[in-house]
Amino acid sequence: MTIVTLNKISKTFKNHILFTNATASFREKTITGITGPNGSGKSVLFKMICGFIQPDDGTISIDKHYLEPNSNFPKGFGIIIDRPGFIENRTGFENLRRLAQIQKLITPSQIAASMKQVGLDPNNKQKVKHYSLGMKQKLSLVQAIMEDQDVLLLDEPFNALDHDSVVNIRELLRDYKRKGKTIILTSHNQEDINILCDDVYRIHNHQLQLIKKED
Ligand SMILES: Nc1ncnc2c1ncn2[C@@H]1O[C@H](COP(=O)(O)OP(=O)(O)OP(=O)(O)O)[C@@H](O)[C@H]1O
Repeated sequence: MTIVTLNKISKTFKNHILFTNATASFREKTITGITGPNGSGKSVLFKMICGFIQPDDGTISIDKHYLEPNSNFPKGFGIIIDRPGFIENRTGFENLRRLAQIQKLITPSQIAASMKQVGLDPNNKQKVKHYSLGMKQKLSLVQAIMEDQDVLLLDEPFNALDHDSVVNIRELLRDYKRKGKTIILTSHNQEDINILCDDVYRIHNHQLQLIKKED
């Protein structure tokens, strides 16, 4: 089943063309990778899927199972797009607890368990302003996965991670797929894309070219 379908979308910022009649479909329970040079529109694509930005032309259809009345944001999506606005003077755990209070779906011990999954210590009293880049990246990942969302939209999830963390997060994402979840990610690292992704699209000439599709 297809979760997200892009039908002939076009997007231009001022005179900067990102997409022209681009078409693609993302399958449920698979990992899809999106590649493309810096500035080719990967983050903008994710923002359009989430309803934060509208295409100038064309349509983006989300399977009805993931639609919520009165909201453009798809239900059950966990996202990393840009870095979330963490409160710098709070600890990582405090930030996540604050975010979890919006939906009230998970307990503090579930937050702590998700932090441990990515290699963050929930009892670490360091404020986020003193976190390293990789630690902030892990915090973003926890924010995306902690509510056990069905679909993960992850823009550069491996940025700034050390080798062991990359291996750990790859395994975590594979595990998510085994549990029937859907992941769409971007990466500049061809190895991450090759190892993880069933389907791969490349942004080229303002189009989304399907360059790999696993049966
Ligand atoms: N709201 C906006 N207004 C004007 N231009 C924008 C806006 N959002 C993005 N852009 C421009 O669109 C282009 C694509 O940006 P985007 O962040 O999607 O690229 P990307 O493929 O994710 O790049 P990278 O690989 O460097 O992360 C950039 O030139 C960016 O400056």
